[in-house]
Amino acid sequence: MVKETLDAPYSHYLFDAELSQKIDRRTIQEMEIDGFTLMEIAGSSAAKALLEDEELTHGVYLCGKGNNAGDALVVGRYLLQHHVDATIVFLSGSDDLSADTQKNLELLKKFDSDDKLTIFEEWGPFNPPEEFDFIIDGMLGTGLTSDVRGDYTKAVEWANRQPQPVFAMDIPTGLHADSGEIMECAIEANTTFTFGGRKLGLYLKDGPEKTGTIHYCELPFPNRFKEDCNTYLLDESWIQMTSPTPGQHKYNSGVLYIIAGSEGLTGAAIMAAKSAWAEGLGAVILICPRGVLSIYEQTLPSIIKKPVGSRNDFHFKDEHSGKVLEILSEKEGALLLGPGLGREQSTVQFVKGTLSQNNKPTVIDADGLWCLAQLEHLPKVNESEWILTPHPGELNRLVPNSELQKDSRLQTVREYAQTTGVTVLAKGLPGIIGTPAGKCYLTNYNTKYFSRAGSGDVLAGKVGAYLAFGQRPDTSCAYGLLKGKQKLEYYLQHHQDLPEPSDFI
Ligand SMILES: NC(=O)C1=CN([C@@H]2O[C@H](COP(=O)(O)OP(=O)(O)OC[C@H]3O[C@@H](n4cnc5c(N)ncnc54)[C@H](OP(=O)(O)O)[C@@H]3O)[C@@H](O)[C@H]2O)[C@@H](O)CC1
Ligand SMILES: [K+]
Repeated sequence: MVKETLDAPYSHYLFDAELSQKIDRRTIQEMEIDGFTLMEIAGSSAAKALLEDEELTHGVYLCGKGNNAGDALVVGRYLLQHHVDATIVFLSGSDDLSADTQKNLELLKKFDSDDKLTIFEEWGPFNPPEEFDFIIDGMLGTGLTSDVRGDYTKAVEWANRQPQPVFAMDIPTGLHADSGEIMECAIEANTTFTFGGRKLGLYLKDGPEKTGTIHYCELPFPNRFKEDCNTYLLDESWIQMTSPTPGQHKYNSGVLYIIAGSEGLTGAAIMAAKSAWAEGLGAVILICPRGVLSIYEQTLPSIIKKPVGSRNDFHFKDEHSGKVLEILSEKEGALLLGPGLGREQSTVQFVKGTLSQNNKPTVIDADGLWCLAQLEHLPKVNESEWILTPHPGELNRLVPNSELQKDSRLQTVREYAQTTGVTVLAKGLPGIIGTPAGKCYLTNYNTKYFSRAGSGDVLAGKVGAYLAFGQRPDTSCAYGLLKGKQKLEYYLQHHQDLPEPSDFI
């Protein structure tokens, strides 16, 4: 069993609707903290944040009939106390509100001593106030079960056309809490206040485009109720990147072997090797077909080169595995295999032959993944630890089981990592790390800058370097992703133009 070391704080747990509802229910039943109290804490923490950050005078509150509307009404009550007027529209009327929401409506009315509250019982007659400066979305939360319909659609479209900021309760209406799918239409929020646990859908698929800034509000849920959660948000707030201490001898501070490059594809090997070297490894050893050695002699002075085969070999062939395995056995360390290997049949056999006798912790990327997809079984020695780094196309090729492919990418990554016992770093938006224990970690930054050719090689080099420093596979992936994010942020702060993949080295 691969030992895993990432340990997310509870504030970074990602809940689907079912888990959210289950924890709500258990807290109410077992802790005897009633739903009204939870709603009060949710709404009051959103109101507090709004009052701290914004100058507000009059809000339009779009409300459904469930508890999501109750959160909005609590916000309304607190803001009313701060002289912020409220115009409320109930999309399904106010006769059939959930009990806690009903109670909060009564309370809100009692607080309105200066007639600062206007209520519309349906969408038709709703007339927006002449001046208002924000919209609260309390229409649908985790209770959304089908496509947004009827007047809810009209209200969503209206809100999205207004220049005023929209603040969503829990999750923007129309966004599915589990998948991040837009259910026909969805609110475009400037800020989303998410209660008790971040909702998974905020980070998947269309979620990141609809949520705006995400503000997590804690609710008094006992931590032990959260243990069923197996998906987490990865960010720098809880992963301190420790720099490895260089050893006395250069080979003591980490050795990474790289099997990469072929004629026409030496750039990939160069990027990966430079990226790994930049992390401060004791040695990066590039194993290459002898025919392309001269290119590396010129471009990679700090990297040790170990050529195999003859001067006429421009890609790896089946018969090179023996020599390569001999080289790999010389030193402890990790292996990165794949960038720029090419797709010759003999290379596929070489990959099979080499990996099936390799015990080193190994990162497999790019053409290495293509080669794996040509084989019936993963040629993995049982106790060896692998990280695969597929982009979405490579992931689909790796998972031949069509049932899995139809599932969401998150589910595919989770099941693949669990069934094969490898760690998966799936590139895309979001980036997903899937572990053999069935845990998944999602990134929340824009990965579009990393989609140009070369960025993947840089990432693979970093992940390989951390593995060579002795980090666990899950942590190596997290470090690799966050390092890229740091480099990107630094670049964008200091330059006007777009970064090249080499800027991430
Ligand atoms: N005590 C707690 O548990 C806490 C809960 N909290 C808050 O509660 C929220 C969950 O509340 P919830 O479960 O009441 O669901 P909610 O999202 O308000 O909507 C349900 C209503 O929507 C309707 N509906 C469904 N789909 C529809 C559609 N497509 N188009 C139109 N209507 C549709 C559906 O009607 P139905 O279809 O059943 O007739 C049902 O009446 C959660 O996100 C958080 O904000 C926090 O305050 C913390 C404490
Ligand atoms: K909402």
